Amino acid sequence: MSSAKPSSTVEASLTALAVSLRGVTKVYDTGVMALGPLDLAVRKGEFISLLGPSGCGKSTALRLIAGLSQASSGTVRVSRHEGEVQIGHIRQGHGIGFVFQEPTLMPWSSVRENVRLPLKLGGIAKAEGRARADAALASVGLADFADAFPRELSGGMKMRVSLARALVTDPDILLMDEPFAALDEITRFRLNNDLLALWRSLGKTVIFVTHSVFESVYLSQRVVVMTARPGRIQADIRIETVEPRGEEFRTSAAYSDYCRRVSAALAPSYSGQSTL
Ligand SMILES: Nc1ncnc2c1ncn2[C@@H]1O[C@H](COP(=O)(O)OP(=O)(O)OP(=O)(O)O)[C@@H](O)[C@H]1O
Repeated sequence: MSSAKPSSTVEASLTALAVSLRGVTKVYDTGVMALGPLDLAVRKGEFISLLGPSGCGKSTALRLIAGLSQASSGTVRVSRHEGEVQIGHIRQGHGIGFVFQEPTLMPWSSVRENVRLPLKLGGIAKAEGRARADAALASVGLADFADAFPRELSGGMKMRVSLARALVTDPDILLMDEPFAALDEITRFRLNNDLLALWRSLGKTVIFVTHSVFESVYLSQRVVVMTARPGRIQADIRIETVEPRGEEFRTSAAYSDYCRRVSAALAPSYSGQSTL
């Protein structure tokens, strides 16, 4: 397996698998079967969304990929700097950035120190850590807020800090669990655009969990629709359009058509569920 880092361009890095799940199931100690069997392959540099009803196992799938939880059966393989590894045989989280729905910032620390935390935990010297934290903050448009404290930031800015903290270790794979769900629509649209620009420039693999059909179609190259629990793949829909995407795509007939297709694929996952 090559240990070469993906090139900075998205196209050049679509050569091999970043993540592969085969026959993966997850049964929690409570007896709840959350997932599977699930088969999913994500190419290096790809941006995919996982879409499905509440409780279908989307977060569970991300946690398995991150190595934060073990599959009950099947294999989870992740390709990183050092080559392909099977989850369970690696240090947790290595080579992976995770962005949660809540920004989970330390209120007593500055923005810079919040972003530096993963490097500090990894034993990176303070001066280097600060420089890398500042670079990550600049990449999300927060260069001027390094010395601010979380209480001084809006919800959207806090989420940018959370994104910078996930990027500061230069992970190959970015896992995002409904990161923009709590934000107002305009802020969400802005962050969608900024995330796409970052993805294009950094060439990372992104697996993005959302409940929003509109968001999934706008952002992703593939929308993977999951069934109700235990989550399996219901549909895998490729979104093809002129890149880079922007407001023109969001208001286009092609975008509406894709949203209709994805909604139709999602509908069976909700059958039998209360809509209240
Ligand atoms: N640690 C746990 N222990 C027991 N059950 C769990 C645990 N984590 C999740 N579950 C259950 O597994 C199922 C899948 O949960 P998960 O959070 O993965 O779904 P989800 O699709 O991400 O949901 P949502 O969209 O509401 O965030 C749910 O029924 C949930 O209650």
